[in-house]
Amino acid sequence: MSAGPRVIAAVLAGGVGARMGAPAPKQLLPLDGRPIIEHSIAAFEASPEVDEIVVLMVGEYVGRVEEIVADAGFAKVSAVLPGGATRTETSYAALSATASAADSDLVLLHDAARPLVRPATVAACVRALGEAGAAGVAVPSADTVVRVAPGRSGGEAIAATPDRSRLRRMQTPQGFRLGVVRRAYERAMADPDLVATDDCGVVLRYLPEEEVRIVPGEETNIKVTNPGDVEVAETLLRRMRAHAAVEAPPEAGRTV
Ligand SMILES: Nc1ccn([C@@H]2O[C@H](COP(=O)(O)OP(=O)(O)OP(=O)(O)O)[C@@H](O)[C@H]2O)c(=O)n1
Ligand SMILES: C[C@](O)(CO)[C@H](O)COP(=O)(O)O
Repeated sequence: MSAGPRVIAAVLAGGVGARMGAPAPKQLLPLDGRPIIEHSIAAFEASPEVDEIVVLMVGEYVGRVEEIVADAGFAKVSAVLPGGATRTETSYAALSATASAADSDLVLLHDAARPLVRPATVAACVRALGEAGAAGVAVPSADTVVRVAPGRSGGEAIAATPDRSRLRRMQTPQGFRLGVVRRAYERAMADPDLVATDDCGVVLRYLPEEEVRIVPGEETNIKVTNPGDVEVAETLLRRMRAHAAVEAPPEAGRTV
C-alpha cells in the first residue's frame, strides 16, 4: 500500500459528440477494434500511480460502459456514473463522486475523447502535483494564434497576435489536489456567469492565488472531435506502437 495521497482518475465521457455526428457518442466508436473509451480507461488502469478510476458517461449508455469495463477486466474502476449537461457539470459530478476522499488526495480529470494518452504523461501529471495544487498537460502551438474581433465591415478581424512562445494548447489529464479543485468548483458552480472550457481554467479563474503548473504533453494525445479524427488516431496509434516496439524489442525466443 502506498503511503502517499490516493490518486483517483475521472474519465469524462458525458458528451454526445455533436461535431462527430455519429449515431452514438464518439467515445463508443471503434479505434483499432476497441471502443475509444476503453483505450482511455486502459491508460489509467496501466498507470501504477493511479489507485481508482471513475467514469462519467452519457446517462443512457452507462450500462454499455459497465459492460466494456467488465469485458476488459478493469479492476480499478469503482463506478460508472451519469455525466452532466456540459463538460464542466460532468467534472463537478466527478468531484462529487470522490466525496469520501481526503482534500490531500489527488484527482486527474481526463477526456474520454483522448484515447492516446500515455501512462508516462499520467505519471508526469501526478509528479507535478507534488509541487503544485493544480497541473495540466499542454503542448506548444506550432501555429500563430490570434484573438479576433468583429471586422469593421463584417466578418472577423485580428485584434491581437499574442507572443506564441508563451502560448500552449491544453490537453488532459489535468490534475488537482482535491482540496484545491473542490474550492474552485464550489465558487464556479455559484457563479451564474460561469464559462469554462477546461478544469485548469476553473482553478485559475476562481483561485487565482494557486499556481497551475504546465506539464509538457505530446502531440499524439489528440482529442477525437471531428469526422476523420478516428482515422488520424488509428495512424498515430500504429506509429506509437511501432516506436514502442523499436525502443523495447521483444525478448529473444519470446512470441508476441
Ligand atoms: N456534457 C459533457 C460534455 C463533454 N464531456 C466530455 O469532455 C470531453 C471533451 O469534450 P468534447 O470533445 O467537446 O466532447 P463532446 O461534448 O462529446 O463533443 P461535441 O462538443 O462535439 O458534442 C469528451 O470526452 C466528452 O465526452 C463530458 O464529459 N460531459
Ligand atoms: C479540456 C480540453 O480538452 C482542453 O483542450 C478542451 O478544452 C475540451 O473542449 P471541448 O470543447 O469540451 O472538447
